[in-house]
Amino acid sequence: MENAVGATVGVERYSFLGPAGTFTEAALLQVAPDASHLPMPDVITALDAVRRGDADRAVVPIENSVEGGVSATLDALTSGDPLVVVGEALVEISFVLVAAPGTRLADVRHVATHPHAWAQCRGTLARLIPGVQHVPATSTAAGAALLAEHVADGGDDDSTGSGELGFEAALVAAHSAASYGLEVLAEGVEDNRGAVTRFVVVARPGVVPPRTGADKTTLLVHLPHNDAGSLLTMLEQFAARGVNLSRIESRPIGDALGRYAFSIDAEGHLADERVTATLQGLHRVCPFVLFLGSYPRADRATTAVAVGTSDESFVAAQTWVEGLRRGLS
Ligand SMILES: O=C(O)C(=O)C[C@]1(C(=O)O)C=C[C@@H](O)C=C1
Repeated sequence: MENAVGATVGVERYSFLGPAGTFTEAALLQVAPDASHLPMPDVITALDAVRRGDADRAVVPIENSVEGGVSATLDALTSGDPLVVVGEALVEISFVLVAAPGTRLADVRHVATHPHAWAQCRGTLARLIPGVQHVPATSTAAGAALLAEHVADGGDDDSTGSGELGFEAALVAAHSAASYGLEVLAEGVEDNRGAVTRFVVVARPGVVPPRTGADKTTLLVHLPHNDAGSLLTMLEQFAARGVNLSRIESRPIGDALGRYAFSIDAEGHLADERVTATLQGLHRVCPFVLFLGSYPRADRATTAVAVGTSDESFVAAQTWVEGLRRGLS
């Protein structure tokens, strides 16, 4: 909640991709266990709640180690009133297949879950249940909650909970499987063990979180011009200042075929001289640069600083040139 000058007072309100039981809720419990938790049906609604001031912050998924970027989040973050990333959290991902009590694996033909969850389990499920089909749900927990509700309402005549619902099983987070009153048909159904999803904490622009020495800066950049080497020209702005990238992916700009923006996470903080110099370089050569926040890394990995790219090196170089301009040698 905010007072008249925009400062947060009382218990902070966090919107998130709900309902209770999602991986996103697990991320929220890491970053703000005591906040007021506001479940939303999708990422766009969670972010818009922050834009409108109905929530102080949002927690949304942005990147998975197996399935890659969450395009709904990448796009919703950069369209509409400005938002910035102020933190991140990492959650280990493991899925279980749940169904109405009494259901056998052989009864399952359709599985409800979030598309990103399906993409991480489809190989294993196809082996377990040949011909199995995906029924998209707004989140893992939303699919399981629908199934649990259906069972609680008496289910179908055949007692497997399928029929009018359109699916007989749901893929959910292992940590929340017990909360639905459903039966676990298979555990650890993910195709890749040890998968991790990265979540971001999003707020309206304001004060940038202080530099910790283990930070990331998120940007959206359009390429300088549409000819040979334009991607290189953009990337050189980072390389020349010793700024490493931890993520870069293209998203269609949306106005014409073949026009792409680049969503980038760079190692370092806006307060680092080399990051400031990189942003200045991007501003000079790119037609559009959107700053989406500098924030502490969830893994606390300290940023490596290459020779000649420390704050001291940048300041010493600037002082030297200023001296030259004043006629010193
Ligand atoms: O459906 C959920 O439980 C979510 O929190 C969403 C989501 C995602 O969008 O990637 C989060 C983590 C998993 O990788 C699968 C689904």
